[in-house]
Amino acid sequence: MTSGRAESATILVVDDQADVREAVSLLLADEGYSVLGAAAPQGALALLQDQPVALVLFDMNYSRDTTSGREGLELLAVMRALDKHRPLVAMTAWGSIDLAVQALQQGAADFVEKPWDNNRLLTIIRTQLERSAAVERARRVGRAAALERADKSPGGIVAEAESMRRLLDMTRRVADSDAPILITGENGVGKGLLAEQIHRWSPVADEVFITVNMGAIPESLFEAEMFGHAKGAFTDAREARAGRFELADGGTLFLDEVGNLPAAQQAKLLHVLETGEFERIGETRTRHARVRVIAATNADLQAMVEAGEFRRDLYFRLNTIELRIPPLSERPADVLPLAERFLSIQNRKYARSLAFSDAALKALREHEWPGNVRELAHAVERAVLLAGDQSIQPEHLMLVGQSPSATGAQPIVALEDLERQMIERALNHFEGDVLHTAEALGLSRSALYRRLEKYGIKTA
Ligand SMILES: Nc1ncnc2c1ncn2[C@@H]1O[C@H](COP(=O)(O)OP(=O)(O)OP(=O)(O)O)[C@@H](O)[C@H]1O
Repeated sequence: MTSGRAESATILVVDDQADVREAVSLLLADEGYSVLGAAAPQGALALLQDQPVALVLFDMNYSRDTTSGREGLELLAVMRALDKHRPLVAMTAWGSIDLAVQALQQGAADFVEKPWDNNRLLTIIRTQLERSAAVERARRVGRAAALERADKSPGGIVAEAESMRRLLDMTRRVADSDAPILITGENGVGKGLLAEQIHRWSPVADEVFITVNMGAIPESLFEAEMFGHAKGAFTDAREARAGRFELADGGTLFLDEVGNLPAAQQAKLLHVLETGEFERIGETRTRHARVRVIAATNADLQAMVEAGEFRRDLYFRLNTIELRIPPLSERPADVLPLAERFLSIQNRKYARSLAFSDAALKALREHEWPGNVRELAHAVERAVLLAGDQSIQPEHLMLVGQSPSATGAQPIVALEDLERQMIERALNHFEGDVLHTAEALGLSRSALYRRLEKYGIKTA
């Protein structure tokens, strides 16, 4: 079984004909779904208000003397108002394709014609449940991340430097349009954070924010990942799956590391950005998605275009608006406010109340930050773990290339000792929980185990 197939999902079947309700209920119950039935829109709406219904299959006509579908469309509108993310599948009389199109235009997820084909009906239901589960997962992740961020950084993005303030002003203005935005800047300057901020300031802030790391998708999986696939489209395709493009429908699609996209994929991406149209692998039906696109790169795309490595037309498509985040070394006014922000986050996380010593503040100011804000965030977290109960000293920050003067009068400690101490402290803090310790130290579990062995540290 795959995650999309919620075996016990509850499906509501709304049809005035008892034999239709019965036949569909039997079919769905056989597949392991829980089924509820309603003979009329009023009954359906009452059920929707007190049952956890995952999908609704509803007829378009309830008064037998009419084929207008008016009642079905009204029911559709109310169900959408109750929950715009729940998949609603219309049932239409055979040949009334206009009505089906109207239902789709007004928000139905799909339709089946009566008399229905059992396999087609089951495929539609499975696909829709899978899609809504994936969207719900993405929304949950987005919500959790937003909550975590709101908790961690009450003021959002730190922007004390004049250049960052101007950038945020500009961002707020352009977030309102649906023009594609390209964010450029070195690794760790905050491109991902800015992309999320654009989404939050955009008219689609309540919709999904889907990220695709273009550098992380193997070339052979690009299309499946982006556009989805039908069941059986290739060996591992045991279930139909929606791609990222489809999942982002109505919301924002964030294409991270877009400069890493190989040429063949650039052409496919351009096509879908231009038309909004795509096909899942193994399907002939063309699907449509409306997405707001934000791309990011640390590469010099213009130079890549000149060198023939990046398509000029795709570049122009992506960079209607370009936002460049300056490296941290160009905005020294941000360093200490960022450090204080990260310190208050880590103090809360590890239940400490540490402060930077004057020498540590000096070291922070003097460091060049080649790894930008991410390097700063990691340095502060490490320092909190290393500092014990004293205030934070320069050597706790473990800044690579730190000038000797910045370490003040503190004795120089061998890196290995620092590493061992840090691991011991983190293990203590997490009461021997290796997974949490590894996460906090930014190590994989196996990398942590290797170090435990190296230093002869025993876990409980
Ligand atoms: N101005 C800022 N205020 C607060 N936190 C920031 C700021 N800029 C970056 N950060 C934090 O620094 C870390 C790195 O930022 P982010 O991942 O957005 O960088 P990036 O440019 O997308 O990196 P990469 O190019 O490596 O993907 C994140 O934890 C982010 O929350």
